[in-house]
This record gives sequence, C-alpha cells and structure tokens, in this order.
Amino acid sequence: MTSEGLKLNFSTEEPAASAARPEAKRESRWDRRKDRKRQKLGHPARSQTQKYTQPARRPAHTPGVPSTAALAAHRLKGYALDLPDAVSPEAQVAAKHQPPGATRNLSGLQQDSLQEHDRQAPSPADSDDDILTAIRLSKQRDAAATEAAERNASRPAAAYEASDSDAYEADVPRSGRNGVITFPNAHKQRKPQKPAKHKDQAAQQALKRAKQGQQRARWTTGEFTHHIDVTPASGTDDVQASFEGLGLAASLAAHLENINFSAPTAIQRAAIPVLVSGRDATVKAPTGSGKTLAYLAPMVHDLMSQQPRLSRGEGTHALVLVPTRELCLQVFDVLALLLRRYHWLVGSVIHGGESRSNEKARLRRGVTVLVATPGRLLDHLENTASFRAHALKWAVLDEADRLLDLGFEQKIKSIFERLDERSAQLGDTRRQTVLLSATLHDRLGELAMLSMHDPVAIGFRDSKSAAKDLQANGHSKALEQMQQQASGGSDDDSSDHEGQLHIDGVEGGPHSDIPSQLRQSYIEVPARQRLVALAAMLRRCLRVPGRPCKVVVFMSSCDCVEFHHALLCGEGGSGPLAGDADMGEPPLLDAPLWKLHGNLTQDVRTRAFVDFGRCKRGVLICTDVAARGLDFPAVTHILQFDPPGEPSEYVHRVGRTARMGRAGEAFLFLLPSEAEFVGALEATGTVMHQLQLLPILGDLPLSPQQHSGKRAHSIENHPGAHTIQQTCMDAVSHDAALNQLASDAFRSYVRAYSTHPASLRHIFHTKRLHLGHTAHSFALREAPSMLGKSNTKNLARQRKLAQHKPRRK
Ligand SMILES: Nc1ncnc2c1ncn2[C@@H]1O[C@H](COP(=O)(O)OP(=O)(O)OP(=O)(O)O)[C@@H](O)[C@H]1O
Repeated sequence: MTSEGLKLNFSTEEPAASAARPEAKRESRWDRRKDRKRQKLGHPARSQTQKYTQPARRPAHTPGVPSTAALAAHRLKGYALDLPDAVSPEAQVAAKHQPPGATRNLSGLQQDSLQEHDRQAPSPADSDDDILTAIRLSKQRDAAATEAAERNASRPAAAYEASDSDAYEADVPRSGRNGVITFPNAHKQRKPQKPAKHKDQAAQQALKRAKQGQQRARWTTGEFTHHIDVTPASGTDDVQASFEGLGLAASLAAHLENINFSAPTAIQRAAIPVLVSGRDATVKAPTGSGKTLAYLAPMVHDLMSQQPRLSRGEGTHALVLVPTRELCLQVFDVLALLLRRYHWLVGSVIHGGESRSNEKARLRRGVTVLVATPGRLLDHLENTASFRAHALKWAVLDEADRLLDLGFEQKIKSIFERLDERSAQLGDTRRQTVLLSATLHDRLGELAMLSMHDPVAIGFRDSKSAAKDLQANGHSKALEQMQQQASGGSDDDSSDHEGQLHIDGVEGGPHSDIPSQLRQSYIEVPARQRLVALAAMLRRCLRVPGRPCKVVVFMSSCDCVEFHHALLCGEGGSGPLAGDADMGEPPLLDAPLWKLHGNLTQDVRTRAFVDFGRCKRGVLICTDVAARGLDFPAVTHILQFDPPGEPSEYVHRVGRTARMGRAGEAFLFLLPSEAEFVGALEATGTVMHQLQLLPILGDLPLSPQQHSGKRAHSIENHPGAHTIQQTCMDAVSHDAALNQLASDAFRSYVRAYSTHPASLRHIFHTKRLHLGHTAHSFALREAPSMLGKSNTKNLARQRKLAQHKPRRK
C-alpha cells in the first residue's frame, strides 16, 4: 500500500476555488459543448436563462465522501478506484461497448445512474477517459452515499432484529486494501415509482390493474381455467406409469430409476406432464407425497435438453425458493442427485446463517440451479453484482403457505421485481413458475399472481370429489359442515359449486390431506402432569430396546425446546434424567436426543438435521422450524407436546411421519380446557382417537419398593410420576442454569399461548391457564414473574448483531 494511497482527500468541503466560482463559469464549457451538439442535431440552443439560472445538477455532497475533483485527481495520479458492487467490471465493459441508446446489460438502477451520467457528462470521444471514469464513479457514489446516509438516519434500531436471513450492514464508507475506498451498501438504492407520464401509459397501468383484479377474483372464488385432480395423491401404487411415459427424457428416466425413484407417485404423474409442456402450475398434495421430485424432474429435463448446452457462466436458469435453511439443504440434496448425471448443470444453495463471501464466490463462478431462502436471495440480488439471473427460466415457490406464514410475501415481491427488471434487459420475460403447498392458504392467490400466467391447478380438489371422499371414509361431521358451506344459505344445489376450488384455508373446510395410514390420537393431560406425561410418552415410543424408532416432539417456543432438552439429557448427557453410568443408573430415555430451533447457530442446526436424519433411533425436540417440508427418513412418531397454532399447522407437523405410504403414529397433548380443539381438527376431516393418560404413565420406571406397592388408581398418585416430578423439581431448584431455562420456558410458553389466532381464542386463552400448575409442568415450585428476558434469545440476538457489525478497516 502506498503512503499516498492513504492520503486521499476526505475533506467535507468542495475546494474553495470551485465553490467561489460563479455558476455561469462552472457550467459554461460543458454547456457550450452541449449546445454545439444540439445544434448539430437540429435542436435550438438552450436559452441563456435556462443555461445560467439552472442550479448545478451535482448531488449533495456528503460528509466524509471524497469529492469528485479529489477522486478525479487521485485517479489521474494512478491510484486504484474500487468499483461499487452495483456496477460490475463486465457490466461496465458491456456498457462501454454498446451503442448509445441500446439497452445495456445492467439492472434498472444501474442504467438509471449511468443514463443520468450520460445526460450530464461530456461524451467519451471528447474527453480524457480516466477523468470520465472517475467522475462517473464518484457521481454514482455521491448519489448512493447521500441516499444511504438518509436511509441510515431513518432506519430504526429494530432493523438489527430482522428475520433470520436478513442482511444488514451499515452504509459507512470504509477503506479497504490498498487504500481503496468502498461503500458497502452504497448501491442499495430503490428505484422510485414513476408516475405515468402519458395517457397511454396511464391506460396501460389501469388495464394491468384491472387484469390483476380479475385474477385475484378468480383465485378467491376458486375458478381456475385448468384443473387436475389427484386421487389418490400419495403412494406409487395404483397406476402403471413410467417417468419416460410422462414426457421426461429417456436418460433422465433411467437416471431416476438408478437413484431409486423407480415409479412416479400420483402427484408426480399429474404434475410432470404439465410442467414438461411448459405451463405454470400450482400444486397441492399431501405431505410426503413426492412434490419435490414433481418439480425438480421437469426442471432438470428442461435444462439438460437445452441446445447448445447451458454453461455455468451464463448464470442462473432456475430458482427454488423455500422458507427454511434446512429445507434448502434437503431440496439441494435431491437436486444434487438429479444433476449427478448432467455435469454441466451446476446446483448450489444459499441461505441465512452462511458466509456471504463464500456464497458470492459461488455465484460469481456461476450456478445453474439455485435453491435459496428469500431473505438471503434478495440480499444477493441487491448486493452481488456478479450474480447473473437475466436468463432465469424457472421459478419455484416450495412450501408456499409457509413462505406466507413467515411473512416473506414482501421479500418475494421484491425478488420478482428485480428478476423481471433483469429479464427485461434481455427482452425475454417468459418464465415458468411453480407454486407448491401441502395445505391451502388464503393468500396463495396473491403469491401466484406475482408471476404466474394462467396456471394449471393440480390437486386442488373440487367440493364434489371432496364430499365423495368424506362420505366414503365416514367423516360425517366434516361432511355436514361442508354441505352447510356449500349451501351457503341459498337453495341452489351443488351444481353451482361444480369445479369450484376452495382456497380459503384448511380450517374453513375439509381440506386436510393427511396420509390415510397415519394413526392419530390425542391425550388430555392436566397441566401439573405435562412433564411426566412427556417422559412417559417418550418411554412408550422407545419401549422396545434397539428397535428403530424416531420421535419428533413439537413445542411452541425455542426456550421450551432448550429447557426440555436440557432436562431430559442435558449437554453431554448430564441432565437430571440422563442417568448415571458410574452408579449403574440407566437414563430415562434409551436414545440420543437432538434439539432444533431458530435461535441455534447454523452449525448446531445443520448437525441436528443431518444426525437425526441419519439415525435409526432417536428423539428430536423442535419448534415449528421443522414442521414443514423436512423429510427425515423413517420417522415413526410425532408428539405434539404443545398444540399447533392452527389446524393447518397440525397437518404439516404430523406430515413428518407416514411418508410415502409408510406407517406412522401421531399424538397430541391437550389440556382438559383445550379439548374443544379436537372438534376444530375433526371439522377438517381429521379422525382422532382419544388415549387415556393413566396407562401411559405406566411406562415410567418404578423403584423395587414402588413395584411391590399398591397399583396407582389415579394420575395424581402415580408413584413413578411422582418420583420423576420430584427429581426434576430438585434439579431445577438447585441448578441456577436449569432454573433460568425453566423460567424462560415458562414465560415463553405463556406468551406463545396468547398468540393463537382469534378464531381459536375461545379454546386457547391465557385466562384459562392455571399459572401455578403450568409452573409445575416446568418443574418450578411457583410461577416466576412474567418480566424477564429469555437468555437463549439474548444470546442469539448478540450473535446476530456481531455477525452484522459493520466491518471497519
Ligand atoms: N417416485 C418416487 N419413488 C420413491 N420415492 C420417492 C418418489 N418421489 C419421492 N420419493 C421420496 O418420498 C419422500 C417424500 O418426498 P418429498 O419430500 O418430496 O415430499 P413432499 O410432498 O414435498 O412432502 P412435504 O409436503 O412434507 O414437503 C422423500 O424421501 C423422497 O425421496
């Protein structure tokens, strides 16, 4: 680094001479040249008033930002200038070599700023190239830094607490290697919405709005032009079909067979021909029915058959958006299997919690198929100039309902806006879009409208076939409710509803697609016995030693997961119920335990995801972060320790078992005051059986004295339950760390309880909770104060802040 390189003039003032110079003198050289050009083109010269009274069009100067003149002089001295990310070197070269007026291979934002420069600066033919480049760059920086400074001033502190894949870096100028000045986020500018200039434009906008309105209406009334029903929608059983017969290339079909996808499932039979034909589609099918392959196979078919062969240098051709990091990895695993045969197609994955610079390097080398979470993808679209997505041909929104639930709608809109801008530069905006979901969501239509063209709806059953199914399966309650809905108070019969599709949410009608082989039960557990009931239930599932058994336990908050994980096994197996090998005391649970929730580091999350996926026997305690889409092989039991927020969430949770025709069992714990929730679930077509708690407590270990004693006649005086509860309470009262975890878990449980939707508030209301009994279920002797912050959350927040800390010098 040269010493002079560091001596850049950061003066906040313009040089005195230039500031004092009269406006007329400062502009005259450029204006005279412009006038000469205008005259050559036959335009009149600008009037004197226009010329000399117009204020200079320089952007406001920002403190700490080197002035244009300083940068130009600096550049002429031969020092390096760092290009802002928004204008990549390739883009600059392309822009330089394109004829004036031609559409440049740059984003709308970059074009704007360069066109703005074109209007202001002399033509390259007339002047020194170096000065021009320096001026052009400094103008872009000046403008970006001014806007960034304004944005930072108005940015609330809460921006640091944004969702897991959100990026935040302060827009401070910083000095990098060799004294190069960089503005990390200087290019994060939003293109302002332009008002319609002409009548034609206004009319076009009105037409567009009207079309969107029509489309929205079609979605909300469920009138699709094209609709394919899928019954049955799971298993590979009934129809003799081959992947090749569905339109996939012979080589791909053979490859699928080699990697153990021998025959297509029902949803694949329905979706693959539609997608191979190039149509957009919305796909709804039960959990575990093979939706991932249903879109990946036609996508790979399309990409591998492109002639000439696609190369990674052309950038991204297909994009899969998923809601969670684990799902990213899972979809990528299937993709990698498919791409194994087509070495020229490169797949990759980007998601929150990973190093941005590694991801940038991968994107720079080129990725043909990208699997991503929305937050991180938007970050790269805005900040990674080398991310080429101009030729995008496929966009898939997997687990679309979850994307909506997690509030990604706005981010997805921004993503599509940016993708549209980029495709428009190539003049080709045609893109095939697929939207997949296992349950219905009232805002799916809006998501579909973002970029779909006349989509085929696959698996959205109409009311008649749903009614037939229900009748055949004896779901009289659900059928009654559905008929009431269908009549809607009018005398008109079902002919009106023929072909109509319900997209108004699972809870509104009989839409829950739960694999029929799944056995579902609920258990009424009083608050005081919840902890021992959990221990007993897990022991019951793991009853046969050595037999493969995988249990997923769902809880309502990260703190609850942390507490129960620590209690049942503890870090390194030292929890009060982890047993003591030295004393010959066996652990309460004869299986390893993992935890998975959003406040863990990415490493721990990935390790839990991979290890639990691979194990034959184990327990995963998790929040709803694992409820959607995750395909852990051979999960045998689902235990919903805390009830789900909504019936649709129930479907996703239980969908982690009984996949691909395998057997599975699901248990739901309910407080006696929550028993009404069973009715809400049954109204969606779910069939539940009640189990009694007392026999389940029978699975708890008893001491020899207890064995010889009287049999327990009630859950309150069950000797095994009493021992476990006392052991836990002693541990919590003596161990400060465990006590903190228990108090945090108690608070977060009560808070989570109050977030149930209004429609279920009559069942789940905090007023109905007995706080003393609830404290007992967290092994606390009395209810702690509701004031206090969660330690787990604080740690996660600190980690996130440290990650996003602006990197200075
Ligand atoms: N044609 C096939 N033959 C055999 N196995 C298949 C086939 N298609 C998918 N599978 C397997 O079925 C399992 C479930 O598939 P997938 O995860 O795609 O289901 P899904 O419908 O996306 O479920 P969810 O709604 O829970 O996300 C996976 O283990 C997958 O490997």
